[in-house]
Amino acid sequence: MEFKTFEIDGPLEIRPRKIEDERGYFSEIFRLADFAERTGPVEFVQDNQSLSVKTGTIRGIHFQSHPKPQGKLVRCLAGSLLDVAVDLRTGSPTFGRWVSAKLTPEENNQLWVPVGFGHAFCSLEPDTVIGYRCTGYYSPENDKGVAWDDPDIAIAWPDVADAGTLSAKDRQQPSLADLPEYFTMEDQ
Ligand SMILES: Cc1cn([C@H]2C[C@H](O)[C@@H](COP(=O)(O)OP(=O)(O)O[C@H]3O[C@H](C)C(=O)[C@H](O)[C@H]3O)O2)c(=O)[nH]c1=O
Repeated sequence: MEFKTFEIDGPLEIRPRKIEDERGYFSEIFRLADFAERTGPVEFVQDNQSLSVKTGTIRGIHFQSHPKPQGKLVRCLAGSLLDVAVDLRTGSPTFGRWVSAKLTPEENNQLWVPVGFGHAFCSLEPDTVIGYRCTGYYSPENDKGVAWDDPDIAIAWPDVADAGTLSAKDRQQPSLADLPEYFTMEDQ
C-alpha cells in the first residue's frame, strides 16, 4: 500500500496493491494500522456511495462543521472522477488551496480528505460511482459548503465539468470570503 503526500499537509493519495492473476485481482483496500500510522487515530462510522449518471457531474465543495466534522476516504467504484480536497483551516499557510487526484477502479487509488478540508468531485465519464468512508455520521444541520467555482480557490476543473448538473444546494454555496471560520490548524 503506497501513501503519497501533497504539497498541502493532510490529504493523502493511497494506492493499495492489486494482486493480479488469471481470474482478475485481489486487493486489500484498507488496513487501519497502516492508515492510522500516517493520519493518527481514525474511526470510520459511515460508508457512503453515490452514482453520477452524467459525465461532468459536479458535487461539492462540501464539509460538515463541528461538532460533527467528517474525514473522508474516497475511491471510485465505477467510471472515473477528479476528486478534490480544499484546505479550509483558518490560519493554514495553504488556506483556500486545493489538491486533487484522478480516481479510477483500474488505478485502485483513494484520496484521504481530512477534517478541515472541503471535498468535491467531478465525474469524468457516465455512470461514475464514488464510495467513501466517513469518520463522522451525517448531520444535516452541520452540512456546509463553499462555491465549486470560487475564483479565490480556482479549482482547475476538467473541460467536461457541467455546471448544469449542480444540485440546488450547490448552486448557492457561499464564497470562501464569506465563509465563517469553521476549522483551525488544530483540526485534522
Ligand atoms: C451526504 C449525505 C446525504 N444524505 C442525503 C441528503 C439528500 O437527501 C441526499 C443527497 O445529498 P447531497 O445532495 O448532499 O449529496 P451530494 O451532493 O453527493 O453530497 C455529498 O458529496 C460530497 C462531494 C461530499 O463530500 C459529501 O459526502 C456529500 O455532501 O442524500 C444522506 O442521507 N446522508 C449523507 O451522508
